[in-house]
Amino acid sequence: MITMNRPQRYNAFRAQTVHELITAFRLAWADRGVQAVILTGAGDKAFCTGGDVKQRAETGDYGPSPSGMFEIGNLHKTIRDIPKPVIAAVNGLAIGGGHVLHVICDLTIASATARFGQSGPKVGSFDAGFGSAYLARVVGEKRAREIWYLCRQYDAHTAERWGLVNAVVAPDQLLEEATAWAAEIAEKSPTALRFLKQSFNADTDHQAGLSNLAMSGLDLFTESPEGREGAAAFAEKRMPDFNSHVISH
Ligand SMILES: CC(C)(COP(=O)(O)OP(=O)(O)OC[C@H]1O[C@@H](n2cnc3c(N)ncnc32)[C@H](O)[C@@H]1OP(=O)(O)O)[C@@H](O)C(=O)NCCC(=O)NCCSC(=O)c1cc(O)c2ccccc2c1O
Repeated sequence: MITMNRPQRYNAFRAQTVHELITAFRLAWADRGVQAVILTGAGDKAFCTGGDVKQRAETGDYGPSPSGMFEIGNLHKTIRDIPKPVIAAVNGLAIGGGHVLHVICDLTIASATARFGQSGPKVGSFDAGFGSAYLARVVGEKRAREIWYLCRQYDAHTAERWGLVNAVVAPDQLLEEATAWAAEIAEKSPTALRFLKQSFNADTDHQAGLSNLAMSGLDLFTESPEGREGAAAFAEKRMPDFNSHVISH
């Protein structure tokens, strides 16, 4: 079980958090005793609310890391490439890059109190890689476009109806249920599961190239006046004024 543990920031990630998540997934990958991974968030408020917008408003980036890079694209690829099923146990808000994380996981089990949505266009960000293309595979084009263009939040039962989550359980049952699913998986042939995961992935692996492009675009956009306005407005608890800073129409 891997737990994102920054509850004071609703488990939003910085570059250091992403580095630690990649390290944890790689350890689980190498450990023959691990047959499934559960990804969850600390506390009862949030699974993960994406990039730490306050950090971005403060320093213009997501802070330092051992590699010197913000490796969110590598985290997405690691979750897809680890040849063992990854179950997102969504214990609260899954927003922005935090929503993308659960979408990429093989399975999602949600607490009845969980809420789902994208927020990039509200805070000067976007994930035009797996965050949009793979989401559209999961929920269909119309719903994926609605999720990104309107930045609404959806409750767990709506997410289940849309095929975004596999099951909804009472909040106090979440980790027990996720562990039971992982135990059921652990009874199966690891090699069969490995081939199946790679087979499911093969159909969308080209989206890793799209993700590289999207992350390059995002690096430039978050440093632009329009991108910075989104993060500044969030940190200052005000509505953003994108139109005064827009870089292209
Ligand atoms: C998630 C919310 C809708 C929750 O609203 P609510 O009203 O319930 O709670 P608060 O707003 O009061 O939040 C409580 C407390 O937590 C802090 N917090 C919450 N989320 C974040 C966050 N993401 N970063 C920093 N801090 C956060 C919040 O400020 C409060 O602290 P106080 O001290 O003020 O009490 C709402 O919080 C919300 O809308 N949060 C922001 C969600 C968001 O926009 N996330 C980032 C999207 S961008 C992103 O994820 C992203 C992903 C990538 O992969 C990238 C890759 C490359 C470049 C950029 C990327 C990127 O930007």
